[in-house]
Amino acid sequence: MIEVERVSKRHGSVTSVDNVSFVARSGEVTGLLGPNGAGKSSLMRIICDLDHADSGTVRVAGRRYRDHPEPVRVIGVQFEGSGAHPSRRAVDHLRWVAAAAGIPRSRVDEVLHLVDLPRAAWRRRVHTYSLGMHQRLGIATALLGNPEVLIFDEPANGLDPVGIRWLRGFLRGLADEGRTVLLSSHLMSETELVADGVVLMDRGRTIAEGTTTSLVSAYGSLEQAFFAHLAADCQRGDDARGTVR
Ligand SMILES: Nc1ncnc2c1ncn2[C@@H]1O[C@H](COP(=O)(O)OP(=O)(O)OP(=O)(O)O)[C@@H](O)[C@H]1O
Repeated sequence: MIEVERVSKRHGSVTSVDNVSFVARSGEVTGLLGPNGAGKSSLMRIICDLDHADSGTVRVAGRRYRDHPEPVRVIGVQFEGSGAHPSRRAVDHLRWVAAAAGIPRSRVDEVLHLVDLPRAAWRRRVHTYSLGMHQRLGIATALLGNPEVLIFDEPANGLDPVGIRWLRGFLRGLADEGRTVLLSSHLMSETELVADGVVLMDRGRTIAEGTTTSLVSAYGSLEQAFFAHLAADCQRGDDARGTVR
């Protein structure tokens, strides 16, 4: 479970996260949706302790990230592709990460199988990888510690239709094993298919939150729910600034 409570973060004059609270539950896929600059990545970075909140608290599996003695075994993170050095072979990248975290080498082959990377690609240098292969390697890296909480930033980026369908089943499988899966996405229809719950963000704030089923039954689709809430939020912003239409 991930518990986010009244988290705020400023970068100079920009508030990237503004008093956000939500819970991502075990056994569920939670989608973080929002337009460019909504604050999704900033919030995810705070959850994984890659950045500090100015205020508020985040608990992952019951504790702050830094209070877990072996965080890599509790929370797996994938940001922007694979994160591997371009000149490294995929398998060496994973072995290096595993060794640094005290994870047995045998786990490397397991995660490569889990993400369905063809065996012929395991020893290829990462700079020869397609975007979709980078995504799979990034997901494999996140899985190394067999964590109960997984965070993926735009995991569908660069995946072809076959890859997107694979990802959907894969995320569902992780949640069905009882894990907490939090993902950010711009893909409304895809998120509707995979997420149990969604948090809609705009300008750093939560503008709506609920189960996918409840939002879809109220608005017809997640996309319509998203645009309805976005329009209402823009209106509130304009009103607050005294804009006359
Ligand atoms: N280190 C930083 N310094 C200054 N501003 C920042 C920093 N990090 C984020 N921001 C700003 O905070 C806001 C939220 O950015 P963030 O990357 O979290 O949004 P996002 O929802 O992930 O966007 P996208 O969908 O485009 O990835 C943006 O206005 C961004 O410019």
